[in-house]
Amino acid sequence: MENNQLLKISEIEGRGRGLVATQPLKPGQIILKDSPLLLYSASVKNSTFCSNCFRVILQSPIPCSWCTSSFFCTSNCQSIALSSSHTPWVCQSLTHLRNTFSSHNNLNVDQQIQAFFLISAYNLAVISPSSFRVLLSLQGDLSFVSESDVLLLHSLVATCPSLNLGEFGFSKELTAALLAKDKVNAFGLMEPFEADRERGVRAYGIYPMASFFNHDCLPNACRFEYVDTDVNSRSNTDIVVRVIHDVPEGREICLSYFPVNFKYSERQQRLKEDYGFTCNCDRCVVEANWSDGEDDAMDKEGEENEDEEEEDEEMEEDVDDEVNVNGKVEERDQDFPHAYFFLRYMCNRENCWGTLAPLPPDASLSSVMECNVCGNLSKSDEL
Ligand SMILES: C[S@@+](CC[C@H](N)C(=O)[O-])C[C@H]1O[C@@H](n2cnc3c(N)ncnc32)[C@H](O)[C@@H]1O
Repeated sequence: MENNQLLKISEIEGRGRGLVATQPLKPGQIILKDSPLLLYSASVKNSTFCSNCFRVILQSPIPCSWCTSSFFCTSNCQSIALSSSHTPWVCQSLTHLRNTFSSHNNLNVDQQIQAFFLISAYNLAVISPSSFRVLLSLQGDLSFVSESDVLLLHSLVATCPSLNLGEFGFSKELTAALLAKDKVNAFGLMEPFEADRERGVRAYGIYPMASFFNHDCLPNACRFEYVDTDVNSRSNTDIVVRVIHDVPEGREICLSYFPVNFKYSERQQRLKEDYGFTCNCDRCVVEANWSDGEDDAMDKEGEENEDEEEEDEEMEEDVDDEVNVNGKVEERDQDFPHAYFFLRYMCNRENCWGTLAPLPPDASLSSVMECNVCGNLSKSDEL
């Protein structure tokens, strides 16, 4: 991990551990580049992504020499995978699992993907015990994984070729603990953006430092991934986190765990079901008081836009004044104080809903905003 001097892990009341800025941060500043502890495929069918680096395979895929379901983009990726993500044990286990999936239809797709995670995690215990210990140190709440899933998945993995796990041992308790870590810490590496198609996940990854970011519905940082770029690099699956606007020293840095356009009720439901907490961030506190019919910030934004067009010039000045050093909007409009966030930091490309962050401040194009979903670049003064 690079740049870790910008962040420190702190205990945050009511949130467990979180990441706090150790110095004032500038808009666009890169605060974290984090490499995955492990990655696993999000596809139960043969995918168009390299089984090692998860890039889109543009030329003829190189099949694994032993199994029929893994493909690599280059012979270099194949040989890297042989000693890391696709060891002979992983290869045999995935083949076994896929055969089992096709002969038993009692596993849904989510459970099949969780089985891939377990193979990847148990493999990590063997190839890098220190990384496996880091995985075990991440947050995970056992009450979040169903006992029946644990039993089903554990018994399934138990039928894979045996593996010497040394100090860790293979047990139902360990399987349960791993599934609990995966549940709240996995980041999806997304498929390329296409406006007319829902964007799927190509792979999931667990990142040692990024796992400490807590959630806020109006985040002050967002993550970028550049899986398909950097063809000669092994760091294409790194997560890059950039600050959206000025952040003072001591402020917690939060990401949004999903696109910022989600409605209040959807956000609360998702956070409760998937992460086990009720969000009481500034935005939720405001939106909790809205009546059911006006539960959508996007509708509000539309209303705001109409009003704002009339006061355009004045607004431009106000807006800058209103966003203080904490990145908070002063309450110009009690009803919808966070309208500014949507106007300035949400991508307006159709069906994108990505978050915009300026390019890093040391880049020559620092007034350019980059979308973390579609990758679109726009001049901030055009917004
Ligand atoms: C990816 S972890 C973040 C780091 C975690 N707080 C820790 O101590 O390691 C996600 C978990 O953090 C907690 N969390 C994240 N954002 C929160 C928030 N806004 N309010 C309360 N808890 C939050 C929830 O328990 C959630 O399941």
